[in-house]
Amino acid sequence: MKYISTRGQGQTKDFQDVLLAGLADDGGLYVPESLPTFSAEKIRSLKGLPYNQLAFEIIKPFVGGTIADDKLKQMIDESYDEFSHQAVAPLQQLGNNQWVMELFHGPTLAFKDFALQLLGRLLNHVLTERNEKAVVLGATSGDTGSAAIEGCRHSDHLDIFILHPYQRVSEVQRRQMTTVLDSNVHNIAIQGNFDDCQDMVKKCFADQSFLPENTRLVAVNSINWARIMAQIVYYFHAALMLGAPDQPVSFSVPTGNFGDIFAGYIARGMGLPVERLIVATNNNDILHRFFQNNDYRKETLHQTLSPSMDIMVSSNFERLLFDMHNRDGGAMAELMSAFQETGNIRVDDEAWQAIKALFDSSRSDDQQVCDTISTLHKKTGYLADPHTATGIRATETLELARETPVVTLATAHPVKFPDAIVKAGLDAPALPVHMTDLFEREERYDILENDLPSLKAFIQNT
Ligand SMILES: Cc1ncc(COP(=O)(O)O)c(C=O)c1O
Ligand SMILES: N[C@@H](CCOP(=O)(O)O)C(=O)O
Repeated sequence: MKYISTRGQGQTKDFQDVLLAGLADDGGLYVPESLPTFSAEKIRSLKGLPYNQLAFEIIKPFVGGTIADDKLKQMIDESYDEFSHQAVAPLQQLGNNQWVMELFHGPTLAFKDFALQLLGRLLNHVLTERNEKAVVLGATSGDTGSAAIEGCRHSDHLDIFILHPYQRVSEVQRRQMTTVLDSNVHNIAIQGNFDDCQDMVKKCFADQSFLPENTRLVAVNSINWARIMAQIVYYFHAALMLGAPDQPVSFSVPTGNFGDIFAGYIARGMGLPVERLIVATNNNDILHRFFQNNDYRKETLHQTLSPSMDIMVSSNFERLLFDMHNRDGGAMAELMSAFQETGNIRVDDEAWQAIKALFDSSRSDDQQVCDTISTLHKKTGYLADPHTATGIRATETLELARETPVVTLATAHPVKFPDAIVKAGLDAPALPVHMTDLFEREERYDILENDLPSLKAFIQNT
């Protein structure tokens, strides 16, 4: 399989090179040149497979033979062995044809573990084979950071630098990152918001001259295709459990950087019968405004009770825009450069109407999130985290076909966001056994101004 850039000018690459990169040379994002497609018969043959075996079947075509099958299998097995639930991504029924898929049974209690447990192993394997070193760089609004650190900390071939917005992640999230004291782990609190962190990461990829010689810069955010690839699997997993390929399924997805829901869009492109994809946002609603009014416009970033979705510009939206522009890299390069200047995008009305047939959206403010957590708990005993609550509320407020099962992705464990749970009038849940001493552990992190040269100097001198 070959990968191309959304902006048309980047070199065509194979999986290993895409894994070891971040953005393409032209500033675009890598996407497969064409998708592997699974017939209904093939999808039927995947029914009942354990999660790790299903993952191997889905991931293998994207790796395109650049890693030996037995090695790939081993890394996938090891990744999902780390999960605390036998089913890896269990489904819970909340109501008539309403389900949640719990994606928080990995080591850091958020869906990011699905991709980052595997990504860490893939990176270590490829860097070891090539005898290369890498600087791994990521921006986090709370969850990617700890999952990336957990996935990468054991590799001798890399140093990992994670930028989080100072005082804008929950205390549990911060401590999950800053109490990991391995010498190759570097946490930096940036005096800015998540978009400032994400911008700095992208700018580091554009000019890598600050790096030591023979060192690669690797992305752990979902701009890295390998993240999307691993997240496709659980859409198949849920749909197969609910009757695919003979029964279509819809998904409601708490959304920020548009990576998770984009994986669902790819699953559909591969042949999975996905009826609707629901974009659920908090007050940072750029995507909701796009899907409702064809108005993708930068606005002020709001701090909410669902901090991991406090994102203004959604990196992966560029991948969807690429398809909406008939995969024309030249047109995309122009569009993205205009966006850089004006801060807004409006697409051709016909393309917008066509994408609306698949996507719908809903926005929830903090009060609506708390009300959803509290009402759901009263009705069913189920405790949702504030991100998941935006997804659950979306399924309740939008008119979805009653005969189609709707799966909300439960993207994080409620224990990570006690403030929201308490504001919803409930008791904060206890930390799981492997984290009970989290608040006593030593923390280590540096605080830097929102300034690119300072960040580059910090990485250079570490
Ligand atoms: C708990 C949680 N839910 C939802 C999201 C949104 O996912 P995405 O950025 O892939 O849209 C994030 C962060 O990305 C998250 O950490
Ligand atoms: N919500 C994320 C932000 C980064 O998103 P990513 O999926 O592109 O890594 C977080 O919690 O860090």
